[in-house]
Amino acid sequence: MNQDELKALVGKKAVDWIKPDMIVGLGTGSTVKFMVDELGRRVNEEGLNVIGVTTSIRTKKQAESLGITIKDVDDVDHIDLTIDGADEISDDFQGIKGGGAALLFEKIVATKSKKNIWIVDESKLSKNIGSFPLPVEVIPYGSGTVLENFKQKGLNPKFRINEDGSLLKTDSGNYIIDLHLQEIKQPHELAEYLIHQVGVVEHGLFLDLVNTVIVGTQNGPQVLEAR
Ligand SMILES: O=C[C@H](O)[C@H](O)[C@H](O)COP(=O)(O)O
Repeated sequence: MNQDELKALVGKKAVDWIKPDMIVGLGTGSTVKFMVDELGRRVNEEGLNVIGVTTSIRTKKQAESLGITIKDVDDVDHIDLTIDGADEISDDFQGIKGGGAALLFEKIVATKSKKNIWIVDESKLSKNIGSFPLPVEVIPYGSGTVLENFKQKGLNPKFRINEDGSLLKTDSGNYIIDLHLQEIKQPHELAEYLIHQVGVVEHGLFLDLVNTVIVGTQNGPQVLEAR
């Protein structure tokens, strides 16, 4: 199976965790896209009744086009379960997210959820996180100064750009600075530093949020539970 087929496998499998009448957080990305397609199928063909809370404009458009009922995160008093992708996951289930620039809404939805599940192909697992560049969402005003401060601290920052060379903007109109670190040995310390920098809106370290990961492997979907 190629990477897309592994993503499709876990995307489809993850819908088994969604029970009738749940309020479900719908993540963002190429793996989640398969999950939302399957959820749409079950809603339409099996009459599964759910409310979705989306984490990006992309996912909202897809879910609505499939007839899934969507509510704003502020219009629900809880979220039962969120299913999302991830860019890298360590042995102890700490993650990097935001490769698709949706980290801010994703973290808002994840922290409101009673349970979070990540769906990934096996290439996303590593002993320690950090080989995937860590996204940091910053407001445009003063973002050059934030980048300079990160440089001084040795964090190897780079603005994320579009194919045409312009700065990428998130759904909230912010920029992304990616930190090319190779390895993050102390994610909690780094998270604490980043969130306190003026101009930083959010970062892609998702720590202590997930205890179930569904991994697409050549032998089928494998469910990992935190010990
Ligand atoms: O900003 C995007 C999200 O954090 C995605 O969930 C993450 O990048 C994984 O995406 P994909 O399933 O496309 O690899």
